[in-house]
Amino acid sequence: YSCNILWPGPEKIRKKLRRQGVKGPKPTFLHGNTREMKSICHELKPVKKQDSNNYISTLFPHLLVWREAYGPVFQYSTGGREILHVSQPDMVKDIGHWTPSELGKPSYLKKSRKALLGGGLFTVNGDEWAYQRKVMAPEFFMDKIKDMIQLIEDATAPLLEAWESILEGAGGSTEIVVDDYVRNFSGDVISRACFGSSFAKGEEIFCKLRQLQKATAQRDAFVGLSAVWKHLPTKSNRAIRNLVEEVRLLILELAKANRNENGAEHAATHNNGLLRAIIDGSHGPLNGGTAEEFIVGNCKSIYFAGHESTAVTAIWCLMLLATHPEWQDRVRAEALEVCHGTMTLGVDGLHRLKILTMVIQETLRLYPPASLMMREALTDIKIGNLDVPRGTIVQVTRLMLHLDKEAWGADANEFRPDRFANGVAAACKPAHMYAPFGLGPRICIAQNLAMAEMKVLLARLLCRFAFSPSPSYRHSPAFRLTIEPEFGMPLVVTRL
Ligand code: HEM
Repeated sequence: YSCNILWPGPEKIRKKLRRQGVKGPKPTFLHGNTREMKSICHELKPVKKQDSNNYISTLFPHLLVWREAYGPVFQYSTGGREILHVSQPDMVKDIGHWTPSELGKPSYLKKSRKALLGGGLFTVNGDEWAYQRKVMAPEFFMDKIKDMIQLIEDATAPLLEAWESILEGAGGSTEIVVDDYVRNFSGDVISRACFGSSFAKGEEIFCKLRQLQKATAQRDAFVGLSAVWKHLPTKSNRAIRNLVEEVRLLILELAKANRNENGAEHAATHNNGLLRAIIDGSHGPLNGGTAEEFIVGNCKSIYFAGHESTAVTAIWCLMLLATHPEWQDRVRAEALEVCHGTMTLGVDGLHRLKILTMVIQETLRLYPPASLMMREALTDIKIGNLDVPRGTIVQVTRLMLHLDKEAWGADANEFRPDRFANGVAAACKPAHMYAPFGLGPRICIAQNLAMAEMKVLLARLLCRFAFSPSPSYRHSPAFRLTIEPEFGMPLVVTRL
């Protein structure tokens, strides 16, 4: 079995693809093309330009080199895994048409990210995915988001107060490294909006998950994806196991707080609809898992997915506004008009923030937090005219779609929010070349919440502060599950 997964199995896939004209670098036994990948990354030691929005060559140079050599559809191997890289628009569209039973999340993802995401919606496939999605999706419909706006407004208060107080002591203007403030805000929103008034508990879970993310990222960087190493009782593995256990207990405590003394569940707090839906859902068909695993896995997925992507997008957005003062002025003028005299923006207020919406859409185009889309063919499928055998990992680099000059025009690398003035369909052709929230059935479950959160935060910030670039900022987008500023985001913040 081991031999089969290392060579004959992958070779069968490679052969099938090769016969249909899909080329790629020649793999070696055990390593596939990983050595070549490393040497390309090393040789092409990227030149990090201060003003460059096109950083594909920094993050994924091997993909650019192979695309150049073998065309928009090519194959490569990472040892036991055969990857089909696709960037042709019609094929990308086809990928979105397959169901999660046919083209699902890769099984290795479920194993490698288990500590962080549990067996939640993010990693499951087939009926398990359909059931979990049915349980959670209604909690993110627009009528539910409407009720969350006040909570989002409340979550901005600590950040605004902290910055006011820093600026008070600094004569009205100083450098602030914004990352942690924005991350705390987005974590706070998830705690309040999805898990009710148990804010203190939510905050604790969120901090532990952050530690877990760092610990697993560090370990993976050190040992790669070697399964054996992860099971050895090393110091870092023990720390990860302890954190996993602590998070599990905290989430179960949170769930327990939602039950009354008779054992029947009730809404002990307001705005805990998602947590209640997950607890109720744990009584349904669980595909061999336990109710506890269902609750813990899905809460973990939401905590993680919920804070990181939204926070990094807001951070990049502040950087782009600081470096494009003309857009900052336009967004501020609109925000001052819409926010004037309002304590809560409401759905109508959010809808009126049209220039801000364009700026966020452009930020998501240039800095899509989830920049790689990975799928596994769970059965033999067809993508375009290509027969893709079961077991193939299909990869789409979102960043390549978003910077494709044929789809977006010659200025694809530039920050030009007005390209979205008439909607996404007019901004690029074909429209599915813009997919910051994903494509097809697995599209982000919470895009309404994410957009509401970013609009409220940015509108409130721009009404009070002006932002300009800090001389200590080093532009270096880094890939750590999401794309984030490698050295943080210092900005010069001035009270208006
Ligand atoms: C700017 C913010 C966000 C961006 C850009 C974003 C992007 C995405 C993308 C691209 C996917 C699809 C992943 C794939 O195809 O493999 C996804 C899925 C998902 N997102 Fe988001 N997301 C954001 C915010 C959020 C928030 C706030 C939450 C939760 C509160 C959330 C929860 C999820 C979940 C649970 C899934 C899995 C859906 C499924 O597989 O059916 N996301 N997101």
